[in-house]
Amino acid sequence: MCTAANYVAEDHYFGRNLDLEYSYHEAVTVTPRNFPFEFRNVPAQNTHHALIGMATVADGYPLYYDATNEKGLSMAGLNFPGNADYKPVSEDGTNIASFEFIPWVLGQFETVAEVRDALADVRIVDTAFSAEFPPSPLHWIISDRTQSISVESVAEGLKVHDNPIQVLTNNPTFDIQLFNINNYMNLSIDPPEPHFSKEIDFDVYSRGLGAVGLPGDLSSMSRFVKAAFTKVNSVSGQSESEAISQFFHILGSVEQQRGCVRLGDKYEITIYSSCCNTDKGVYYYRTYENSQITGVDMHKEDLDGTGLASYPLVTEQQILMKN
Ligand SMILES: C[C@H](CCC(=O)NCCS(=O)(=O)O)[C@H]1CC[C@H]2[C@@H]3CC[C@@H]4C[C@H](O)CC[C@]4(C)[C@H]3C[C@H](O)[C@]12C
Repeated sequence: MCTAANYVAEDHYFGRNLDLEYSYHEAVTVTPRNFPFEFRNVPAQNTHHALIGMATVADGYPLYYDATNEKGLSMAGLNFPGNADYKPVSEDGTNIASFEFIPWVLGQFETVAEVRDALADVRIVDTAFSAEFPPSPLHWIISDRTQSISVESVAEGLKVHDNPIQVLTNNPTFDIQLFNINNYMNLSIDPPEPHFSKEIDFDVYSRGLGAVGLPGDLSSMSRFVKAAFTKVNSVSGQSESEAISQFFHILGSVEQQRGCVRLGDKYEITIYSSCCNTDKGVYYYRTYENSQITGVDMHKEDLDGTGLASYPLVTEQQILMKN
């Protein structure tokens, strides 16, 4: 399970939790403008926007989980098991393999509006990257500073949904996630008014009673509601420090603590939480055991180069001892 969100303070931020019981050796990876992006069924992009994000690099190719380009357009792939339906390659249209979708979009576009137009012709195809990396069932959130869309390749075809909440989790399909929010319209950040009955004396005995009923479990539908409530009501200062702190707290509201979700002999955990300042091209992250924020600045790399720059995650706790 995962959760992704888009957030605007002075700058624009985009990030996600990656929740899983194992790791694919992901690393913060910068793809410079002249790294040749080859695609299986469409022409290569030999020169393109530079990207920064989290990726597994396999055979020299960055398999991005989430990324931002130098124009601030951002995108994340989240698990969508049972619903993702990739198509066979066909003669017509633009055939993009699921693992190519992030590079193909972020390599060439600057805004969500441009992506939406281009998607009219796109088919997400079932081509595997390799025998070791078969297609993963994913859906995607694509965001710029002003809006987000969710993209789902399902049995009926490619669905592009406006995402006014600017949050994505996992199953079920996005239309159902959005509809489910209706059940929570009475939740409030303010103290509740008694509507239950005039016969009963109610006592507002605690702060936060306005949001009683907000789900706290770790299922994907519950995380969608929890993250939505937290994000849309979020208030932060405008500084970088205040904004990224707030963003990590939004993601923290839906993080997975080891022990609460059992998967055979393992437990699901939030492997990393990321927060990219998309205006500055700085990718910040924390890991399950490292609460310190680590950053990688794409503009410190040679963005006119041809080679990937990859920074393995700092996963050990960094403790500042004071005596
Ligand atoms: C598993 C993760 C989602 C986390 C999640 O939701 N976990 C709940 C599992 S459960 O549903 O609860 O059981 C997703 C998110 C992004 C994915 C990578 C995208 C690039 C690449 C695409 C290739 O085609 C296959 C390998 C590849 C490295 C992918 C591996 C894996 O699929 C990643 C990490």
